[in-house]
Amino acid sequence: MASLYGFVQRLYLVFNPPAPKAPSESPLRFGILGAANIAPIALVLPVKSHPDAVVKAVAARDQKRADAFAKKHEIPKAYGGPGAYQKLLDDPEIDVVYNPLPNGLHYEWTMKALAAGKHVLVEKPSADTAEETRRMFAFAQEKRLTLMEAFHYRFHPATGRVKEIVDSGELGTPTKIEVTLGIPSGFIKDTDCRMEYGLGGGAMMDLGCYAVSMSRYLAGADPTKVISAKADIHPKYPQVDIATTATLAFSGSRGSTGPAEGLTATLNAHFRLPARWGFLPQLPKMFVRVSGTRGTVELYNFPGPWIYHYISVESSEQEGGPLRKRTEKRYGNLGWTTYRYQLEAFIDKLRGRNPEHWYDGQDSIANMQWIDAIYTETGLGPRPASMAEVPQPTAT
Ligand SMILES: NC(=O)C1=CN([C@@H]2O[C@H](COP(=O)(O)OP(=O)(O)OC[C@H]3O[C@@H](n4cnc5c(N)ncnc54)[C@H](OP(=O)(O)O)[C@@H]3O)[C@@H](O)[C@H]2O)C=CC1
Ligand SMILES: O=C1OC[C@@H](O)[C@H](O)[C@H]1O
Repeated sequence: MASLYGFVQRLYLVFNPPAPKAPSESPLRFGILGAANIAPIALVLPVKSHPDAVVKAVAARDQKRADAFAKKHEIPKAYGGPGAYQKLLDDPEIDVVYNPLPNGLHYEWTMKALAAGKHVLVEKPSADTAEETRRMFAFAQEKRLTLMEAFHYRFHPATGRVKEIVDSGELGTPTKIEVTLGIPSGFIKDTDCRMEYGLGGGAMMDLGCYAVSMSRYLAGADPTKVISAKADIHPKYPQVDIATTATLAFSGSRGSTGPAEGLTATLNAHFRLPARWGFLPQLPKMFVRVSGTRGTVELYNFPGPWIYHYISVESSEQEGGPLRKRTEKRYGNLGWTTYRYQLEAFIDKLRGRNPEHWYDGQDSIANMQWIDAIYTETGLGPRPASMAEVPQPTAT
């Protein structure tokens, strides 16, 4: 009963965030590129409870769509029509751009936003390729602007707790990581941008990017090679993976953050989990599990731990000893989503404070390198680079 009350209370506060007690007189002003589905939960709602941020404008390719989004979310300015994205970038009342466009447009509009002197929060995965990601971060550095890839799960206390357990040595030497992200069949339509190769579509891009990121984070290092990678191809779109499974090798000596010799990570990204017995829809499958020589930890629902999650741990004092089991939960601040934690860190960084958690451009570049490598191993090859002509950093 208590947990049902907690669940309802959490979700109520997520969708009805309390206004900040002492709002800033000159908050950071966000502009959103595209009336994207993800924008309300990932930015609009989190901003409402932050004392130092406001959403000032939205831009959409269609004026009516921009107006409707702005009205619904109480955003003062709505740019619409073919030149709308650039108009938002040129608006001197915008300090920070949120880029939730399809993956294949992340590079173009992040480079344009940086050229316009704006900080950028770009949705995951950063771009189509590692090379585009490298250019984006080089340009941000040159312009002395902050660019962050929105791996919101990293900022949540549940993820932090799992990292702490792995690094504490409680599980012994880590030997295996499994990260699975699967969405039941029927949710992602053929018309979704996730299914369009030219827009950076594919399951490894959309869901697999989390798996690559999580495995690298918990291993405390980058992989050394792709051992295997296999893609199931969309029946109509031969360059788009409906599902990809990849196994990565990690090696090196284990220090407090280094990975174990012989550690492997198996990553599963699936857009269309089949119905059980052909008719019973499955629940989304989203978890990470780390096994070591003395135990295992599993975090269920790491992309959405604020809705519901558990951390189950089994460990023994010595290898082969009796296993003790326990379950933990880490909801953190009441009503704070992964996105609210992410916003806190991003704004801390912009304001020159030390965020509780942070990752830099190198992390995002490396993540994209391993996504490229996995696609190469499947035979599909990396996603196509953007053809847009965009401003470039001086030193490329
Ligand atoms: N952090 C997270 O939890 C999540 C992140 N994402 C990421 O956010 C991004 C967007 O995802 P999502 O919100 O689901 O996608 P949507 O399709 O809802 O939004 C994408 C937006 O891109 C704009 N757009 C511009 N050009 C095109 C084009 N050629 N085709 C389609 N759309 C176009 C549209 O804006 P307009 O209004 O101008 O027409 C649209 O609103 C992706 O990068 C995805 O990986 C997605 C879901 C969850
Ligand atoms: O970022 C995401 O997280 C949840 C998924 O359902 C979605 O496809 C993806 O874009």
